[in-house]
Amino acid sequence: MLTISKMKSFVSSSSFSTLSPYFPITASPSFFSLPSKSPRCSPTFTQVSNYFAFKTPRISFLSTGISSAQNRTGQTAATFSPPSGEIHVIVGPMFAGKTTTLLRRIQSQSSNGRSVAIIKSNKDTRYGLDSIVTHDGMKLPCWALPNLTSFKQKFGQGAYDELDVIGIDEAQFFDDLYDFCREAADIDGKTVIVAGLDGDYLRRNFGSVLNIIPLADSVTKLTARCEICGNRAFFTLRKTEEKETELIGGADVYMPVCRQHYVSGQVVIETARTVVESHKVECRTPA
Ligand SMILES: Nc1ncnc2c1ncn2[C@@H]1O[C@H](COP(=O)(O)OP(=O)(O)O)[C@@H](O)[C@H]1O
Ligand SMILES: Cc1cn([C@H]2C[C@H](O)[C@@H](COP(=O)(O)O)O2)c(=O)[nH]c1=O
Repeated sequence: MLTISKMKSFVSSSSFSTLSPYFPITASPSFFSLPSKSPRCSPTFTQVSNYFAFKTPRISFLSTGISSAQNRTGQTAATFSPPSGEIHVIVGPMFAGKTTTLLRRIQSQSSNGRSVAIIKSNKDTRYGLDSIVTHDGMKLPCWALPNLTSFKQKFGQGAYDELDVIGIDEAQFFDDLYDFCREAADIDGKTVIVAGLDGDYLRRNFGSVLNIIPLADSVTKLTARCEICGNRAFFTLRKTEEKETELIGGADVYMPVCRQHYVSGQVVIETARTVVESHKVECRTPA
């Protein structure tokens, strides 16, 4: 039986500040690692940080009869290398711990001797462009790029070939997310860990994040705490009246809320917006 299932352990670390954006390889990629036995379809609930996370069922595929050492045409493992890449997706509202989780996983992979790099969108200028920073101030150096396609060229093909793990933060801002992740995992054998908003402030799909779910080995949906009642928060409420989808900001502009307070908050904000608009019209109309 050929089982596609890889569990990773998450090791937390208190300080990341000494790490560089690219950690030189210290162990070769495990292209022939043995598959672990796992149930064919097992939904798992895990707690990440102090928030609950849901992981999609891990699906095992039955063998097609092709041995991992020798395929149907008689090629040996040296010429028949099944891709060993993985894609893991972390979603949730703002303040849910997506960046924290991404940094912990990257740190864990690095501690296991794997060579890692982190990319974030250069649209997010909140903490400068050379590092990825959580709302708590946890920090790692990163590559701030306009798109993912430019990564190989910026990073260098040779260095890219040596990479084992690629972390992507603020994934909602990358239009080429799908193609990059597919190629990195399926063809280049990389482990890709993606963190981003699944929905915008109006709870619509944000960018291409949801498009990569069918490519993913695992999906983790994190929650924050509702700023109004303290219950689990699934959504991000925009506190200001700007309407564009992309608007960089933190707690000054956004807050995480539960369903009840998302709905009532939207009503309050819409009403306030209408009142402000009508006042503007009144002021402009000559008496
Ligand atoms: N309402 C909130 N709910 C949960 N965490 C919050 C809230 N406000 C601030 N935080 C802080 O934000 C941290 C998560 O930051 P971060 O990993 O950057 O989240 P994300 O990337 O999902 O926006 C939490 O550990 C917590 O300390
Ligand atoms: C909801 C929402 C968010 N954004 C922006 C605001 C921040 O700059 C990032 C999200 O950062 P985080 O790491 O998840 O805290 O996205 C936006 O542009 N539009 C939105 O609707």
